[in-house]
Amino acid sequence: MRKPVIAGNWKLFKKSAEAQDLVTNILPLVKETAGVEIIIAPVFTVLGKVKDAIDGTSVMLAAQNCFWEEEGAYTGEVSPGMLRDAGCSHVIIGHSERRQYFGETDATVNKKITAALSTGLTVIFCIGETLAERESGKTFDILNSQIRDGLAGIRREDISKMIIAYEPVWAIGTGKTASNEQAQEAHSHIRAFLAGLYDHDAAETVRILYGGSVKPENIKGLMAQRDIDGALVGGASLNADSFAAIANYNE
Ligand SMILES: O=C[C@H](O)COP(=O)(O)O
Repeated sequence: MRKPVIAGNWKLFKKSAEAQDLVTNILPLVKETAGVEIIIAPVFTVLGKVKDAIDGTSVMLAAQNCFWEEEGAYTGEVSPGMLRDAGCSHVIIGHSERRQYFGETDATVNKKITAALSTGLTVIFCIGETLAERESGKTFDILNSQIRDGLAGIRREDISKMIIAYEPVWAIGTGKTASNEQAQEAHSHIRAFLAGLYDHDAAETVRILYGGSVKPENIKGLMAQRDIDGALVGGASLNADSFAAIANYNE
C-alpha cells in the first residue's frame, strides 16, 4: 500500500513574513489523521522559518533544488548536506522550470539525485514532456529517457527512497490539467518502465505524484487512479485553504 503524498512547491514566492503566515494557516487545516504525507517546499531563505513552524507536526520540509558537491568554491550553490542541516527531509530535483530556465539536463539531474540520496534526503524526481513532444507522439520516449538517464547508477534499494513527480510541462501553471486518463496512462507507463529497469516490486513501491494545475476541484479524480499516489502542487499551494482542501481530499 503506497501512502499518498501531497507536496506544495512554493516556487519563487513567499518572503519570510508571508511564508510564516501561510504555514501557520495551513497547519490547523490539514488533517494529520487523513493518512497523507504532507510536504512543503519553500525557497531556501525561509527553510529555517518554515522548519520552526512545522516542528512537532508530521509535515515535512523540502528544498526545491540542490547542488551535487557537498562543499567547495561553488558560489551561489546549496549542498544536500546543508539542506539536511536546515531541516529538510526531501528535495525536488529536475523540475521542468529548472530544466527550461537553468539548463539542467538529465546528466546534471542524475548527479544531483546521486548526491542527495547519499546524504539521506528523499528525492522528488520530476519528469514530464512538453506540448510539442506530446503532440508529436514522443511522450513515452521522453519519459523513458528522462528516467533512464536521471536514474543512471541509482541502485534498487535507493528507488524506494525516491518519489517521482510526473508533470506534463503543458499543464504547469496553465490551468490545463491532464485528464485523469492521460495522467493515469503516463503514470502506469512510468511504473512499467521502472519495473523493467529494476523489478516489479520496486516499481510497485515507488510513489508517483501528478503535477500540473492540481486544484481542490480535480484532486479526487486524479487520486482515484490506480497509479497516482499524490500531487506536487504549485499555484494552489500558495493559499492555505486550497492547499488544505487538496491535502484533505479523502476526508
Ligand atoms: O511543482 C509544481 C508544478 O510545477 C505544478 O505547478 P502548478 O500547480 O502551478 O501548475
